Amino acid sequence: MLRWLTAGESHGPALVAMLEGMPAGVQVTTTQIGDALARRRLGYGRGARMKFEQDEVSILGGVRHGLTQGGPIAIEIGNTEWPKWEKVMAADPVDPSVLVGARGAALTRPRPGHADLIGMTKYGFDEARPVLERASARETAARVALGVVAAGFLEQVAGVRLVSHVVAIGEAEVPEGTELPGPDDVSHLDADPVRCWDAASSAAMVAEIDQCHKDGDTLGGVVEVLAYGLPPGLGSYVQSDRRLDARLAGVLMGIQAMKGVEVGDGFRTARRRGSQAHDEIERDGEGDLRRRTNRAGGVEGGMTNGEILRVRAAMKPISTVPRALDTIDTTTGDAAKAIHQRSDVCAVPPAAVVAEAMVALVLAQALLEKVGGDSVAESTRNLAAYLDAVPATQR
Ligand SMILES: Cc1cc2nc3c(=O)[nH]c(=O)nc-3n(C[C@H](O)[C@H](O)[C@H](O)COP(=O)(O)O)c2cc1C
Ligand SMILES: C=C(O[C@@H]1CC(C(=O)O)=C[C@@H](OP(=O)(O)O)[C@H]1O)C(=O)O
Repeated sequence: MLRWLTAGESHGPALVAMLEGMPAGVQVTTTQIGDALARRRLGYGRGARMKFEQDEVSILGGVRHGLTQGGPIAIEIGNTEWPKWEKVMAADPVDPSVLVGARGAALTRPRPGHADLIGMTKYGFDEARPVLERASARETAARVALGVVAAGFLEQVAGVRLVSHVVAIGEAEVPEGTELPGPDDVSHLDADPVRCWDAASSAAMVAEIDQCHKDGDTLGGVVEVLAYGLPPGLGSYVQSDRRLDARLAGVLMGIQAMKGVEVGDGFRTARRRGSQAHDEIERDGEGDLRRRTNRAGGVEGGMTNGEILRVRAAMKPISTVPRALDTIDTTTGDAAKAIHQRSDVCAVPPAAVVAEAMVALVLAQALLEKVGGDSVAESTRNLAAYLDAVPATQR
């Protein structure tokens, strides 16, 4: 059973991520994790913090000489800005007189759209600092680090390769029917300011972000993750919590600010007739089975069906709006304007990288459930044995 956890606050000394159950023999290095974190920092419309803050990666356990060892993997992502926050975020008690200024003062004007107000109520805080520190999407850096290991397992055992891209920012969207980016297009996507595959849509998205920035407002959008080369039969129809689509939807909705998930054509399929909604089965020129279309996005009955996996997640606009929204001051109960620190205008491109990491983790978990194994070599052998046993009429 593959499982993971993260810990750490946005302005704490470090984020920590743990991955348990990963077989031995997955290739992973500090540099690879650093590169993935650098991809998460990209994106037109991100705030100032992405420019000055660095992610300092240390692998603390579970990896030796570039290979996982089968034990729990622990990764630390140090925050280079920590010296500025050392007192405000100190683990041990501090003299209250040091808690002043922009960083230290109590945050009593909770921001609509954030966890601030309800988090204060639920955990019994009289200000929002402790809530926003953990609710912040800074934490997604830890999940991206874990996704590197999961993606390595998928590629080494099954040749699976993942792609994430942006299909909409505000009203600017990639036209329906545009060809999908493939696994060899990832460096092109990394180089695009908004991680978009279609040049005209990318330009429209950049223009939309510029206008929004001028208007003192924020934007959301839609990201898509594709997985190429998945073997059929990951996930199951036999119990609701074993359905792969349910598990993918769960982890995508678990990313801060996600408000909707689509598998394949999702909501568009609901508006079609059955004859136009499903993917007919046929043999290709070489006699191999395939689906004539892939409206289902590679999942039928909660299992991969061997086609390209295609899932989308819809992100709401950034909640910290520069032209601050109305709220109340919790010290007096009176009307006020929400606190505003620096913030992103649009974080859809990094959210795509986070979504890719979460899909990698769920797919690695489902692959491991299907084939088992305590090493990459054993999992690879088991997968080959399963695939070899599929009757010729079903391939
Ligand atoms: C990659 C990424 C970056 C984000 N950056 C910001 C930000 O700079 N400012 C902000 O207010 N919210 C940002 N958010 C969104 C908030 O964390 C999110 O709106 C908040 O957790 C509340 O959303 P929820 O109601 O879905 O939990 C970001 C989200 C992601 C995924
Ligand atoms: C630090 C990151 O994202 C942060 C996520 C975030 C939020 O509210 O979610 C708010 C911003 O932080 P601050 O309010 O301190 O400027 C982002 O910069 C990161 O992605 O590494």
